[in-house]
Amino acid sequence: MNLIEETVAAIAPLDETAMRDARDHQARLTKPPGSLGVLEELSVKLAGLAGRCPPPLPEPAAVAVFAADHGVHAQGVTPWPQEVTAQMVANFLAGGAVVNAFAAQVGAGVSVVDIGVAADLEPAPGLLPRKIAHGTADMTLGPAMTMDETRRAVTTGIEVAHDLVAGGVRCLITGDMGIANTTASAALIAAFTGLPPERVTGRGTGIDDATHARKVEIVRTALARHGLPGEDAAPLDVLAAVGGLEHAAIAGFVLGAAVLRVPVVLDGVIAGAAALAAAALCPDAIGACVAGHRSAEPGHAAALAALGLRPLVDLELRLGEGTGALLALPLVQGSVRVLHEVATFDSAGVSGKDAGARN
Ligand SMILES: O=C(O)c1ccc[n+]([C@@H]2O[C@H](COP(=O)([O-])O)[C@@H](O)[C@H]2O)c1
Ligand SMILES: Cc1cc2nc[nH]c2cc1C
Repeated sequence: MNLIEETVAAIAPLDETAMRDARDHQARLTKPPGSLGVLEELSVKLAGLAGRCPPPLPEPAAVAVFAADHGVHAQGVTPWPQEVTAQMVANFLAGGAVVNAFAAQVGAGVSVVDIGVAADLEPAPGLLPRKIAHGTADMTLGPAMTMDETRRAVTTGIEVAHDLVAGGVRCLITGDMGIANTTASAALIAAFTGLPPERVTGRGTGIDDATHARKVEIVRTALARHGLPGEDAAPLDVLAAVGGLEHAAIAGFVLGAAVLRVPVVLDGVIAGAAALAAAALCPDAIGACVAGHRSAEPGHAAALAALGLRPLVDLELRLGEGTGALLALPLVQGSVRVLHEVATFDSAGVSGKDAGARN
């Protein structure tokens, strides 16, 4: 067995006992029951992931920004030149991007993974050189990746998760950079959910109506070429056909988080598409996933609905890089800190809800 199959086989469901303990504990804390809304179930999920209540605080946190280029760029699906992927990687490494500002704001580390940037990149502190290929092939003409490339990218994502956790990280955050990757995301989401291309294809970095209409047709053409959605299409075959190297790596990153029982906060539509692939490989992997935010891309809401995940933040962001997930990090950490630090009615001597009722 290799790392992908070993990882999938080792991922266990959420621990029901720890979840029950967390629900019971939430009910004893000095607040009206349910008053922390969505954050209560989030803390319960993280207890189930850790297998104990309270679960460890999800800190320190680190975002891994998986960067790659896309052959489908040649079809005119984005107004940005392909070299912006490498240029933005340099910007991340220099500390000048929004991901750097938001990571600093919430105290998260930033690692940039070259999983498939078209240009050759100079070594730099913070850059993990893991290039599998110089971008993908054009999915409208053939498979975007070979099966070997796909498997190596997924494996690399698992390994990056292991390396970060071995270095002490206790909350993983997905990030991505790849001009044209919203086209691959739309194709993956259509393939995994069965929704039509016009429902899941958005405007990415910003395109006019004519370009959007062409983008929808490009997604439709690619799906038809590869016989997707297909009832017995294996998840890795779907990734190879219409995915990107960063999608494959992020799918592996999610599997790695799940096997290590560490939460992974998902960013936008690219992470949503990748998480669908991870869930198709191993449904229990969703147990490690927290939807950081909902991006403005229509496919993202569709992906989150299919995954059964509720986004924590909804600010019409459509940047990627990990930015939306980083903004959600304090919510994730706060939900767990409540289980550690908030007094119970008993310990604080606060009267319970019906203690003063006459009958
Ligand atoms: O995170 C999102 O939901 C998101 C939505 C729109 C665009 N992006 C980012 O924009 C780039 C892809 O956009 P495009 O239009 O070139 O496909 C890529 O670098 C993504 O990180 C990201
Ligand atoms: C400038 C720029 C920054 C980005 N960050 C993530 N995707 C991006 C796309 C562009 C074009």
